[in-house]
Amino acid sequence: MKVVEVAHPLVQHKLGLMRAAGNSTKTFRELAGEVATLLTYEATADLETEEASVDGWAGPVTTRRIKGAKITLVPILRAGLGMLPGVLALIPAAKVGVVGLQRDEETLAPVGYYEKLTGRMDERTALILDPMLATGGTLVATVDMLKAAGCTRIKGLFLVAAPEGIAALEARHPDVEVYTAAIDARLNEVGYILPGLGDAGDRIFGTRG
Ligand SMILES: O=P(O)(O)OC[C@H]1O[C@H](OP(=O)(O)OP(=O)(O)O)[C@H](O)[C@@H]1O
Ligand SMILES: O=c1cc[nH]c(=O)[nH]1
Ligand SMILES: [Mg+2]
Repeated sequence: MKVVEVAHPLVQHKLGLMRAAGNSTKTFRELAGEVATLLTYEATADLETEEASVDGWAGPVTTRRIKGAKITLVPILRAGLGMLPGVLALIPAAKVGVVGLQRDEETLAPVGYYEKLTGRMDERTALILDPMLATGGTLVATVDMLKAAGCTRIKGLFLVAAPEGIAALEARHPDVEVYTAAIDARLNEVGYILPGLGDAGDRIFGTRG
């Protein structure tokens, strides 16, 4: 399974800033968007291009453009919305399908409550957006939904991923690619990533405490 831990200094610097517990909602949200943009840059590096031509200032110029790529972004509610503006900054024409899943705090199993995907999923590359890949239950359930809709090319963008979540994905959907700013050490006894970011949804939406 392809797993890319993005080592770029800007990614590492910004993720380091996000780890500070005292960040304001504004700061955390801004950094989440910026790291999401940089992950998008990495995750789209293999998009196919084709030759094109434009009328330049001194006459015709041969250029390259992205070849027929139909990208659909799939933010997982709620925390995935925090990455959406940063990804749209680079792919402003992308369609967006939304899935709603929340972990049951006792069992850690994902509970689905919403699904609104774009049409013709069989023709699209899906970029799943979620700040945290913890046990992997939420991601596996999301990939199940996308594949049931016909999608065959799926990548996931995460600010932080746990080894447990990566292993769970590899066991169920090894064809899915993972792009993350960090593969952290492990999960704690209640399923939070260590050192992680804490509750990313609460930090993005300002609902802590
Ligand atoms: O890998 P898993 O163990 O499934 O956990 C990861 C999920 O948990 C968080 O969402 P949460 O359930 O807190 O929902 P929220 O986005 O509404 O806060 C996170 O944003 C992921 O979606
Ligand atoms: O560490 C974690 C795990 C799941 N969800 C979060 O927001 N953080
Ligand atoms: Mg949450």
